[in-house]
Amino acid sequence: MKKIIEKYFESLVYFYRALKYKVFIILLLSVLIGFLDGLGLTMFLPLLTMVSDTGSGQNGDTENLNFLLKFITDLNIDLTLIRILILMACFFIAKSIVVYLYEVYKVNVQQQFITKIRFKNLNRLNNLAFKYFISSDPGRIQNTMTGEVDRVARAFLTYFTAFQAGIMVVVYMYFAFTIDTKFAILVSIGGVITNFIYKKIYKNTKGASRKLTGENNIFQSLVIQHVSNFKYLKATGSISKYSNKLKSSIDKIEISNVKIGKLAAFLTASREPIVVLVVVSVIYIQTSLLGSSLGPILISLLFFYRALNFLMQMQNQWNKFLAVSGSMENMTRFSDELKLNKEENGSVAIKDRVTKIELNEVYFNYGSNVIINGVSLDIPRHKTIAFVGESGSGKTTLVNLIAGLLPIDRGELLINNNNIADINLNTYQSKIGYITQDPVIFNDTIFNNITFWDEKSDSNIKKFNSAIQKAAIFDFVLEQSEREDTLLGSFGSNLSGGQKQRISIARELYKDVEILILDEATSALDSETEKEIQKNMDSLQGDYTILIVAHRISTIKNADKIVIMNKGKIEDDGSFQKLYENSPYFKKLVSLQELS
Ligand SMILES: Nc1ncnc2c1ncn2[C@@H]1O[C@H](COP(=O)(O)OP(=O)(O)OP(=O)(O)O)[C@@H](O)[C@H]1O
Repeated sequence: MKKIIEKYFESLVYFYRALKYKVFIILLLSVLIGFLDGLGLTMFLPLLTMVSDTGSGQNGDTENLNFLLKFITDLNIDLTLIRILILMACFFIAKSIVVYLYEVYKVNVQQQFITKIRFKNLNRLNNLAFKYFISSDPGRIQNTMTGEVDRVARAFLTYFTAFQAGIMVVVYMYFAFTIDTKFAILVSIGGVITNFIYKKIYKNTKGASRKLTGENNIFQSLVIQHVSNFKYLKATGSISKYSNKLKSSIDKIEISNVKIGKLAAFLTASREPIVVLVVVSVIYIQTSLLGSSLGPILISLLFFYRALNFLMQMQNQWNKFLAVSGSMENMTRFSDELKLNKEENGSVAIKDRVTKIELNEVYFNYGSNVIINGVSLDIPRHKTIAFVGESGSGKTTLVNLIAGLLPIDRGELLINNNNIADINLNTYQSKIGYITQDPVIFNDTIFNNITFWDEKSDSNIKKFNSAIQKAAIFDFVLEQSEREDTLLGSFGSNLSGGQKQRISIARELYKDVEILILDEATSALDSETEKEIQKNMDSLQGDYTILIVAHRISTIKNADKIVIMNKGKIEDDGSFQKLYENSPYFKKLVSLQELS
């Protein structure tokens, strides 16, 4: 039973999972609207009877619909024309009140539904394992979290509007059937046959919708890369070549949309003639071949026509629903993937200061590639450890392991003697300041960039000033016309590489962090600024546990320990002096850089 429901009411199950009983309230209100509409319609019957009394004399067929009128006359209330009209008006007014409640409720539930999806995706994205994130497609993430959510919202609306139209079809069909069953059956058979023609169109629409979702993901991914690599593409004259990829993706989206549009146009345009053809054939068969009289057929047709109107509306909405239904599958897959690749998180909170970080025989792989190959290292509190080594030797990966961004595959990584797998990462990571290779700049003021939107209280301003002094950016801020309220362009486009790095260093210093990780943070600095930062780093030394991934030997001259990485292993370690004397590789590195 459960399987049958899941198969045939897949979308309803999807909505039910998110909204529970609210789905049934929407459905119930739909039924109530249909019911009130039906009651209003029964008031037409005495009117029609009056007409047919004076006209063709056909009146017997509507009698079984007159239950309400019978009930009223049984109460000894005289049914005058004016009373019938008033009653009819009352039913339709009641219906419109329910319609209003239904629409308001539906839009409320729709918005709750969308908010729920957004929150769920955001939470799951936040908890996503970094290892999985770096191998995912940012375009897909962005598209699913923005455009696809809108498509799911549309799927919700069209689904329930189609259901509502379906209820109205049932109500009117009921009337049509009661008045002339034979005629109604024949028309319904015709309707079912025509539906087979549409089945293929529905299938194609659904297929095109799925394809469109995939193409939108690719398009978003290309746009993101186009924007973030804009400078490179421009400077190297490659922009038009890269644009061709974007253009081809735009073309594909157009083709899919046009296909969906064409299918919808065919549905809209063909429905009426097909319906009329069916009705005309049935009337002909009934009157000419079966010898029925025209009167009840025409009254039945009156209701049928309304039923057919709603049928068209239902099919239209259903097709629109199918056109966006691909997004629901995509959303479920996306959300499940995020959940499946959730970051493992322990429960031990790191409340005290981080006094000791210890690595014992740590291994880490990307697929079958061993990236960190049995590293053992002690990082005592407030010591500065620098990592040097060839490109690709695993320096960044190692500090990412220490920062808890990547999970170790084997060995032991202890934070204050707690296994990293057992600790609550957030409590540990909030003590870490990370200055990455690409400085992170937000599209906001200098103050907000550094304080992370803290309020401008006296103590925060004091902290801010101290951070910008330590990061050697105090003078730069003073020179700006709006000082700390100066807006930094998007991604810091109006800053030099060195300035961006200093802003991100200042942000980390403003925070109350204990561990500072600098991944080649000084690579884009001119030698003057580098000296300045170096001085400040030296002054930070001893106050923080500092891990530096460095290419510039000058910045790590005073480190407590320098670790030389080679193919994922620690080749050697020690003080600058010791390595200079004992490691030929290090000696070469120093002499090369002193030359440059
Ligand atoms: N997401 C990834 N998937 C697979 N392999 C990766 C991934 N990221 C890095 N690697 C591989 O891991 C190895 C170590 O990379 P890592 O960035 O740690 O080196 P590094 O010493 O910091 O290099 P560099 O000095 O050039 O930044 C490299 O061989 C790299 O190709």
